[in-house]
This record gives sequence, C-alpha cells and structure tokens, in this order.
Amino acid sequence: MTGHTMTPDALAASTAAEDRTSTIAAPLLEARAVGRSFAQRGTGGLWRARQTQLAVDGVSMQIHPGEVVALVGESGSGKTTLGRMLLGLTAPSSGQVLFRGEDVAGLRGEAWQRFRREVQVVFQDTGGSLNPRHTIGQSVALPLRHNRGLDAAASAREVDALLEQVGLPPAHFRHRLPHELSGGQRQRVGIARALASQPAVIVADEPVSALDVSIRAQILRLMAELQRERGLAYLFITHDLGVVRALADRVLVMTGGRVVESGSADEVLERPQHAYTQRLLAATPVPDPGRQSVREASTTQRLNA
Ligand SMILES: Nc1ncnc2c1ncn2[C@@H]1O[C@H](COP(=O)(O)OP(=O)(O)OP(=O)(O)O)[C@@H](O)[C@H]1O
Repeated sequence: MTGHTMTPDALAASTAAEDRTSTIAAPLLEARAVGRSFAQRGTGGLWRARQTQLAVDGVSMQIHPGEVVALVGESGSGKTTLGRMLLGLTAPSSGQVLFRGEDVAGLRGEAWQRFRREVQVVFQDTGGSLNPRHTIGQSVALPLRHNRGLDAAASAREVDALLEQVGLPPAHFRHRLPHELSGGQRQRVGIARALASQPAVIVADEPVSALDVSIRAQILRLMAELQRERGLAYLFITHDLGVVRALADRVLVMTGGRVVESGSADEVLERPQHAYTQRLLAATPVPDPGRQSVREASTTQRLNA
C-alpha cells in the first residue's frame, strides 16, 4: 500500500480502512476534525492588533491499542498542540477528541480519572519537571498512591519494580534526588512515572531530543521494549525520522496544522507521496537499520543512561 495525500476527511476514512487493527479493536484515542486556534499578539500594539493563528486545522486520526503512531513535521507544524489536545491538556476550538469512543470534553468523575490514568505523557524534559526535593522513589510513588490508591507498602514494592523495569537498579536510585541523575536517567524516571498509572497509551513528545545521541538509542530501546512487553500504544511526536524508522508502525506527516500524508512507516519513508514529506526526507537523512536493532533489542542490552 502506498502513502496518500488527501483531505483530512478522506485521510481519516482511509486511515481507518487501511489499518487492520481497526477491524478488531476500537480506537483508544481519536481526533475527529480537531482544530485549535490561538490568539496572537500583533506587533503594532499590546492587544489592539490581535490575530488568531490556526495551530491545528481539522485533523482526524486514530490510535489503536498497541499501535505506535509517529507524528512528524517541522517546528511549528502543530504536532505538540495536537498531542496536548489528545492528552486533554488543551481544549480543541473545533472538532472532538474521543477516548475509547467517548468525547473527552464530556468526561466527568470516574470516566475522566480513567482517561487521565490511561493516557500518559513523556515530555522532552520530563526529568526537568520532577520535584527537585522529592527522591526518585517519592516521585514514582505519587501516581501509585494518587491514581491507583496503593498503600505505602504496596507502592514501595511497585516503585522498585518500576525502577527495575526502566533500567534503574532501585537500591541505587530510589533515594536519590533528581539533580544527582543524568539526563537519560531522569528521562527513565519520567517513563517509570508514566508507567505507574498503567497507561494504555503514552504521548511521547520529543522524548529523546534533549539527550546525547549515544543515550537516545538506549532510551528508544527501552521504550520499544516496554511497548512490546505491556502492549502499549504510543503517539511519538518527533522531527527525527530515524526515530520513526526505529519505532513506528504508522506515520502521520503534519505541516501548517494539517495532516498531509499518512501510511505505514515503510511506505512513507520509502515512497513519500506528498512534496512536503519528500522535502522533509531530503532534508533529514534517515539512518537505516535502526528499526531492527531497536525493535529487537533484548533486555540484557538495557543500560543505565
Ligand atoms: N499557547 C500558545 N499560544 C499561542 N500560540 C501557540 C501556543 N501554542 C502553540 N502556538 C502556536 O501554534 C503553532 C504550532 O505550535 P506547536 O508547538 O503545536 O508546533 P510543533 O510542531 O509542536 O513545533 P515544535 O516542534 O517546535 O514543538 C506555532 O506557530 C505556535 O507558535
């Protein structure tokens, strides 16, 4: 199957049709013609010359259980804004975001809590958002106590299991403070914290772009492993096409707030149809055989970043 360039509606219909998982599982997360505009301050005066800017313009897309979807595009194309709408952090100006078929705008009480638990985020500098006075153990315990209601003993056991899973030996890291960790180690803590809520999907917004190149592959390998082991779905927001090749099942290409092309990672990277995607690929060489090495990495390769 080849990639496509088409209108958002046609794209949504095609995405649903081409995705074999759509016939067996309802989407976890779905954007239906979502748009978001922001007021922009004009240059002529403080508030007089206000204009609105359409950061996301009628995007439709779906993320199914266990699926890794990459969202690529240049800076300013609207990727983060779309991700924030899928996370419920930014309200759409138009259209709908659905979680397990229900409009997120209408979720209340337990349904809203379930959405907040099951849809987690890992930011570029997730480690930077850790409370500097909380130990790593306390930071990871917080969602266990709040979101899952575990008692102190159960949450201590789970903290250790989670730290172990992200490659941070608990005896060594549990009592440390964030400033005592490297950037890669802090990002592992951020991943552990996201996992603590037992998510079905993680929105990962440039999760490795702040890290040294040598550390990036380790974190990507960890994320690929966790995805496989836990059957997680990811929305991977990135401008790094190497990451797409390494991890993604499906790719959406955004420019100017719109999705202009979608398809399997191989289709889009090997046979890009849209001129924008072709330019993006020409501007960014995509290293090969990373896909295999990251996807098939074994747990023994997990290193402390
Ligand atoms: N809170 C906001 N207020 C005003 N404008 C905003 C806001 N958030 C985003 N924008 C604008 O919307 C557009 C899309 O931004 P967005 O961050 O979604 O793009 P992006 O593709 O994620 O870029 P990057 O890769 O640089 O993060 C940009 O022009 C940005 O300036």
